[in-house]
Amino acid sequence: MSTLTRAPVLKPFTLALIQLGNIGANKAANLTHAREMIQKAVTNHGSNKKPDLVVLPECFNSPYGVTHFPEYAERIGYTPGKPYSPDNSESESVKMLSAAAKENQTWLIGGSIPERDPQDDKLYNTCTVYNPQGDLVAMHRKVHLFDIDIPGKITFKESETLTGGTTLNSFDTEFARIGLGICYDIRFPELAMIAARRGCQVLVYPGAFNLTTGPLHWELLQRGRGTVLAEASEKEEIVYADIDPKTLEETRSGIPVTTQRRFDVYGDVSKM
Ligand SMILES: NC(=O)CC(=O)C(=O)O
Repeated sequence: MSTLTRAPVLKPFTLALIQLGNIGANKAANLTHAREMIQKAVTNHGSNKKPDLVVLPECFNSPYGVTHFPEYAERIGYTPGKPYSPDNSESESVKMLSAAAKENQTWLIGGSIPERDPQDDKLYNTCTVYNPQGDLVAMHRKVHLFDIDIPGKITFKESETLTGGTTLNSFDTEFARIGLGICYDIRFPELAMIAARRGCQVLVYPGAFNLTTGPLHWELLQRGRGTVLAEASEKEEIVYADIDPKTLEETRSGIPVTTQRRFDVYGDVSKM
């Protein structure tokens, strides 16, 4: 993770999660639609507060399939801590996301896109994050690739064209430290445990779960970490949630597993 300074104090904030309908073959149309949905999330929030953070889903600019990744991949070329200008980026998706964050004055987790590393040409499933000024402030490459083979049901091997990321990533806002993962990453508790021990109060996993292995666990995986406050239907939809720090404080003091771990018995995965 890039940020190992003291985490910001968790403050109340409003989250908007965008679920998109079918992603088509036309990348420009996918980008235009995603931008419209970001604007909609920020302006049509009904009785909720204007969202502080908007999140797009996994693979929002490309059909989700190993044969599509090489064709849709974009060079981002972002290195944490080095100067980076989204306006001059080679990536049309980065340019759009940066502009959308800026014009809507919101933090934006830009789901994920297929990315081509400019140095070694490898492909990744990559999430980029923007502050309300449109700066790209963090990036996460899906660490756990979705490779699965259940005979007669589903065979899918992201690793046929993608490489797994090798870093754990988070970023600080004025209301929270937020850890990042992408879809299948949520099934690996180590990533979440490490993020929590490094001060993240919030974890965000843009996802595009498949309908064979997904439904049994997507809600359960969320519930394992807290109450489910809002849930989308299977259609295109924006869901909102007001996050209250009191819930986190009360839960952590009521069930004090955070301070009762026995690292003398089983070691601390975040220090390995
Ligand atoms: N799409 C994924 O990365 C994961 C998934 O569909 C699942 O875990 O189920």
